[in-house]
Amino acid sequence: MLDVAIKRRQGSFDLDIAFQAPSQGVTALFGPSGSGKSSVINAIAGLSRPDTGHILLDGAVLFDSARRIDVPVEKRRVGYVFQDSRLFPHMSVLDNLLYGLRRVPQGERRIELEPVTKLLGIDPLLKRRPHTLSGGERQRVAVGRALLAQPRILLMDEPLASLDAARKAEILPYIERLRDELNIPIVFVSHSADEVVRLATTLVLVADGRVRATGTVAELSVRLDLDGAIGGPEAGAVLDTTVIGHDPASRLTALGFDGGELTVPLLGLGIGQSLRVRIQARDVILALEPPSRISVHNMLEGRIIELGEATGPSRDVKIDLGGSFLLARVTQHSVERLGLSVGVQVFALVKSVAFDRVFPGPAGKQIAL
Ligand SMILES: Nc1ncnc2c1ncn2[C@@H]1O[C@H](COP(=O)(O)OP(=O)(O)OP(=O)(O)O)[C@@H](O)[C@H]1O
Repeated sequence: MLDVAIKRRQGSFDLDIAFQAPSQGVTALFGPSGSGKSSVINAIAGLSRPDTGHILLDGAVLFDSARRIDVPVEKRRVGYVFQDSRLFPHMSVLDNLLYGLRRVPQGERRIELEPVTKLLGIDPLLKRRPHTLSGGERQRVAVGRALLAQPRILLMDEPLASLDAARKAEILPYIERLRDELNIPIVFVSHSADEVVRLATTLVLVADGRVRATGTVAELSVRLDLDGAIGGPEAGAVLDTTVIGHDPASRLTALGFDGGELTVPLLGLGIGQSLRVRIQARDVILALEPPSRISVHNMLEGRIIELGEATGPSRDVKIDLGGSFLLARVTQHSVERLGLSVGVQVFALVKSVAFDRVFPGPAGKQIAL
């Protein structure tokens, strides 16, 4: 587990951050520009020193002001990927990669060159110099160099920020593979909701130097008190689902999640594979009785547990599906007309489901049902 509780005054900015994150998966520090995200990972890396507090990684103390421990940067075994790749321009890709590896004694090497170049798809680039690479290729090499230094944790400070949409789309699957195939905790800084929804296991929402909320993406995506911090006008529930069946005759796939099932157009994924989906609040219609003879495939039964503040003419309604939650955006007029209030049983009709991955098979990114 990563355990961070630090305070630091920098100029007029006051950082006071505390969170814990599991050592598996990606912890995303998410918040607006200037909220203190980079300051947190600089402190974890040992590039800046907190005034007080502690930073522990799997029980090992990296910093503890009370015990006067401040492990120097080079001894922290932290991999750092910056916004700009910061490769050594005079070295080939291969030499950049080997730079970190050579500094680690043979016996301590768990991550070898070949699997890393394969994982990141950079085999064909090994002889090239950094200035001949695209931005996305450079970032993949920078990730490889950080990994080969055998880090206990990988810190990534907006590694996609300098890339255009096409380069981002190219590198995201590689970061997903790092998350899923390597057993190294990743702390990822981002101010893009799309990125964190796609990549994060744990989300730490940062604002004005403080932690506003910590939890899984699914938990925080349906929190009505966060004023749409994740997604804004496109707020919606994130559900972690599993592929439970295919019906090739009707060209449909069934996805199961805690509290229900969704039917989506046939996906080229194996049974049991996990799939994160997003259902935007504005794509959910509420009914008090199950309507008949309608085109919508997905109708989920649940109970209203919370109503958000009215924003303009509409309000977000949180529905407990029995293990998972959904948001529906309805008009204030509908709230009054249908008597929607806490405790009321409803049927949620889902108009479309968005996937954050592109699949083999016929599915697109956003699927209307
Ligand atoms: N060394 C420093 N001295 C004084 N102020 C600093 C220093 N480093 C950062 N700050 C200030 O601390 C605040 C937080 O900066 P930080 O870079 O951590 O934010 P961020 O959330 O990572 O922002 P961005 O997304 O723009 O990178 C900012 O107001 C910044 O100006």
